[in-house]
Amino acid sequence: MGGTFDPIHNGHLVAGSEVAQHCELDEVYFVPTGNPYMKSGVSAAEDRYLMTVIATASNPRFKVSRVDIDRPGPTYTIDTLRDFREKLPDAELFFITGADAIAQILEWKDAAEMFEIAQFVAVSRPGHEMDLAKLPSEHVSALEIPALAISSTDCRARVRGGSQVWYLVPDGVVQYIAKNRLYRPDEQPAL
Ligand SMILES: Nc1ncnc2c1ncn2[C@@H]1O[C@H](COP(=O)(O)OP(=O)(O)OP(=O)(O)O)[C@@H](O)[C@H]1O
Ligand SMILES: O=C(O)c1ccc[n+]([C@@H]2O[C@H](COP(=O)([O-])O)[C@@H](O)[C@H]2O)c1
Repeated sequence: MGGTFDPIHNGHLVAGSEVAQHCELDEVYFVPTGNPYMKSGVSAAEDRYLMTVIATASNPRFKVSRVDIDRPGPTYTIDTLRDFREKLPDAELFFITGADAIAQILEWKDAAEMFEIAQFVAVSRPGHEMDLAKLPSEHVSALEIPALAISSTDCRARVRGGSQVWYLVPDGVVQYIAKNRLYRPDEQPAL
């Protein structure tokens, strides 16, 4: 599952867990973006990576990959998939997205080749229609998951406004955000 994870929240974790169960996956790799070229003002990659490690630590099936963070230049999923294909040549690969992300997928770089490397699983997300009509049905499937109306944008806004994010993100991520003073433009980052 690729994402900017700024911060990772329980919607991401439920998506990974539900797809793992439904598709009988051995492992779910969370892959934080290095340079998400469609987003601006994103937090440092190492902070997003560390929050992802903290959030996934307790689940033995969950792993975190640095491939997108360690690759220079804009992050394209085609490169993520090529890297995974090279590292795991015999694995059946699935790429997990939300209903909002799948709606844009035909605009992603080398979309046709992406479909040849991995099966795409689009999970439901509150506030977003699942529309797969234009996508190749043999490569893309939809999965209804328990609705969690959580977004990283809302988590950041809450922290900025002094509201709590307990139970929207894992406890360790709440603590990481506070300790490192993330999402508070008026505060200096910790040394
Ligand atoms: N609550 C959710 N339910 C289902 N899927 C989700 C949810 N939140 C995010 N996703 C999916 O997880 C992937 C990574 O999302 P991302 O890291 O951009 O989080 P986000 O909450 O959408 O962030 P932002 O609000 O900053 O845009 C995307 O495919 C997105 O559709
Ligand atoms: O490959 C692309 O062109 C592309 C364009 C936009 C998003 N993506 C991927 O989609 C995933 C979710 O991205 P985002 O920006 O919604 O956090 C993440 O793995 C991104 O690298 C990929």
